[in-house]
Amino acid sequence: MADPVPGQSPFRDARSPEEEPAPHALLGPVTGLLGTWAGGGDGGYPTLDGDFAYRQQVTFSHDGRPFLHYEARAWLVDADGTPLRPSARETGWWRLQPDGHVEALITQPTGVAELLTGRAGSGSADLVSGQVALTPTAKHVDASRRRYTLTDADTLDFHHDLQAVGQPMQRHLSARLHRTPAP
Ligand code: HEM
Repeated sequence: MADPVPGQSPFRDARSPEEEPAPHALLGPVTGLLGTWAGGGDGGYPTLDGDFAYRQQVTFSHDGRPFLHYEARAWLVDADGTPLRPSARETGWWRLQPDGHVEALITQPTGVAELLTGRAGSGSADLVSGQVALTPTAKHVDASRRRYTLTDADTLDFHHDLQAVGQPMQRHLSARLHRTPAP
């Protein structure tokens, strides 16, 4: 059978629970995350010269199977919000298991690949890295923890703790993101 649009997958990703395909039942604890989010936050780490402000866009989508596709990109901004330069990017997969258990795989262009486990439900998700794989030239990352909290249906708070470059686990980032209208 020919593809409906030559060269494109006939199976589309959905960014909201109302779109086709319907979300798999196991996505129940995370359907509130579906969509594209944008907002800003700040971060720092003891090894850095100072704190920084950033903005970020995050998308969660699915194709009807029991996993989310996750994609995030961030850029640094000055005190007025003017973009300074591209910063962290990452992409990955959140595999939903029964009872809201989550297994996530997230990779970054800095040579870091994280395997995380945790739970999602009641408007939040809490993931802790079990394993971190590093390419030969990557900065040394031991572990990370990510918490996503829907403070209301259209507001997503994000906190990221990091154990890296010889430092104990501590805050690297926090941000508040807002749901953006569907394209
Ligand atoms: C919104 C996402 C993120 C932003 C905006 C961000 C921003 C930054 C900035 C500005 C720096 C200082 C170096 C530079 O100027 O580029 C930095 C360093 C670093 N970040 Fe992030 N980061 C993000 C996510 C992450 C993640 C997900 C990880 C790892 C799991 C990570 C691990 C590190 C490490 C290891 C360093 C180096 C620290 C050092 O060498 O002293 N970052 N980050």
